[in-house]
Amino acid sequence: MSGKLATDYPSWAKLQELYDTQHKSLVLKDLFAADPERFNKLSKSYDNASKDVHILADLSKNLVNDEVVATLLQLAKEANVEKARDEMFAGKHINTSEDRAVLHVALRNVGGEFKIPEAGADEVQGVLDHMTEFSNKIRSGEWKGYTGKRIDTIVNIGIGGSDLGPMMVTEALKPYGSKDLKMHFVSNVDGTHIAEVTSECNAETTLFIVASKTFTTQETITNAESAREWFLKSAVDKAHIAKHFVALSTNTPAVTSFGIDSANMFKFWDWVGGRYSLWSAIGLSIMLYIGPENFKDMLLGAHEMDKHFLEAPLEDNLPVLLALLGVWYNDFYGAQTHALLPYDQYMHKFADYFQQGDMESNGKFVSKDGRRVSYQTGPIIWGQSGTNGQHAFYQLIHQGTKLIPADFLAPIESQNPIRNNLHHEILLSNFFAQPEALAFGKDEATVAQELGEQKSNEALLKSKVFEGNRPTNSILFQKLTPKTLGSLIVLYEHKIFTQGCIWGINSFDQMGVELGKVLAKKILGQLGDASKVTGHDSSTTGLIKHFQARRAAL
Ligand SMILES: O=P(O)(O)OC[C@H]1O[C@@H](O)[C@H](O)[C@@H](O)[C@@H]1O
Repeated sequence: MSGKLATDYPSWAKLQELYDTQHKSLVLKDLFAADPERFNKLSKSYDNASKDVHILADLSKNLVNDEVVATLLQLAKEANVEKARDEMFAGKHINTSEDRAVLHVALRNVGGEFKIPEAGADEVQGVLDHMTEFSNKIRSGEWKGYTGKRIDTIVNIGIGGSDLGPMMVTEALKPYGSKDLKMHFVSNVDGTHIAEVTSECNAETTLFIVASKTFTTQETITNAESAREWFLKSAVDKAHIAKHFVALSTNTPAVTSFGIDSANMFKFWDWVGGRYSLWSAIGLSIMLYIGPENFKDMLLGAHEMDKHFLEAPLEDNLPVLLALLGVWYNDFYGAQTHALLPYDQYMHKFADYFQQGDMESNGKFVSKDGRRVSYQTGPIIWGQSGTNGQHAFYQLIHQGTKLIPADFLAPIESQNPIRNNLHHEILLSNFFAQPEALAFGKDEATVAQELGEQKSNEALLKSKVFEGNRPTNSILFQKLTPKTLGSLIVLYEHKIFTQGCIWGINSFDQMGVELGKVLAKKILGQLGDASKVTGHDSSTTGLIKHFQARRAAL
């Protein structure tokens, strides 16, 4: 990494100048009118070698011209994105604050194609084999619970990266999931979460997966202890825990002291960041659900997108292009957020997943070498599946005062082509219509014509105008298969990497989550006794004491 700030690059100043002098003329209607080849020039296809993953990313509805695109690409060059990328793949300790390599790419290094020297990289296949063997036993019914019955319910207990990835993927790949397994995900320390889930479970047939990289996360350990207590109410004998609890972690001593047999621990390594860990043992719930073959396909799809990121020239490199367009809006147009809008019901957790993926990676105000940056870094990521969002928040995207760049994603083939694809055609009509409406809008003259007599009602007339010129990416993929999902996730992972590199920040630590945890621990020690409540501001003290008084009065 260069140790530079984004503002150190000559192209950064050039982009500012381009924004200042040209943004008023970057009008999609005019840009399309001036160049009939715009779609062909600015849409990029991705096909894997075996031709079973196809993605078309149409980037033409962005507020860019040739000069802006060229300058953005120049920025990627000046920021040494390619060098930084190669260093990540080579296992250099690019997570500088924690002195760690960043090697989620090693987890999907199918066929051992990349040579990665980091300790543990040679153990990846062994853990995958362990996961495969275990998954086969559960899925075939060979693994029995303490009363001899087969497992029919999986409860993954984890939070953050140990929850969001497995949950998002098991939802996304439901068509490939086992009909014999019911999947649950418990994350929140609110007792309601574990209580509601266990109320639907039978101790004799439930497997708990305790997923925690550190095995010290308060929420996960508390939920796991409660699950164990719930389980022992039925099973009584602690020896039965071995058949019903497994752990996914880097911390063997903590796993064994919890009472889980080390043979039932699936290991990973400190070079796997939590929000990049679904490819590791953290993906056990995914493998149990979709089976080892489909899991392998997902890894393969991921690996193929890794290769694209490594090998494609910058101007055709999808993660790089998405990243650069994001920087253009985030840093020059002042856009605060970025919406992810999948038109595929199975992807309804995709935006939630990338809230952590992106915001925990790039929500940083300090550069890698400790300087306060003077520009915006990570955007706020949000969104939900179409068409639901259209009936909720699209009003603001179309006519609000904020610029909201958005990615629209949709499959060409539906997994459920019911009624001769009627639903899918309606869905895709919306997928095509929304970016069109956002880009080209509806002007006052058209509205006036439509209103006829009523056009003299000025307020009504104005309220029906769509200014347009709202930028979008449209990403069409063939079908949401395990391979395609793997590729799509990696597309966004490397987008985040590229942006972090340009902004000069460390995308792989998460210091910002620590302070709240420390304060909560201190407060937990004071909650039981009003006389112990010290060391806070008057607001926090007042709130705690109010809670204590009301609780005491119960
Ligand atoms: O897997 P663990 O160690 O329990 O951590 C869970 C989550 O803990 C959070 O505190 C971190 O911010 C996340 O990055 C992490 O994914």
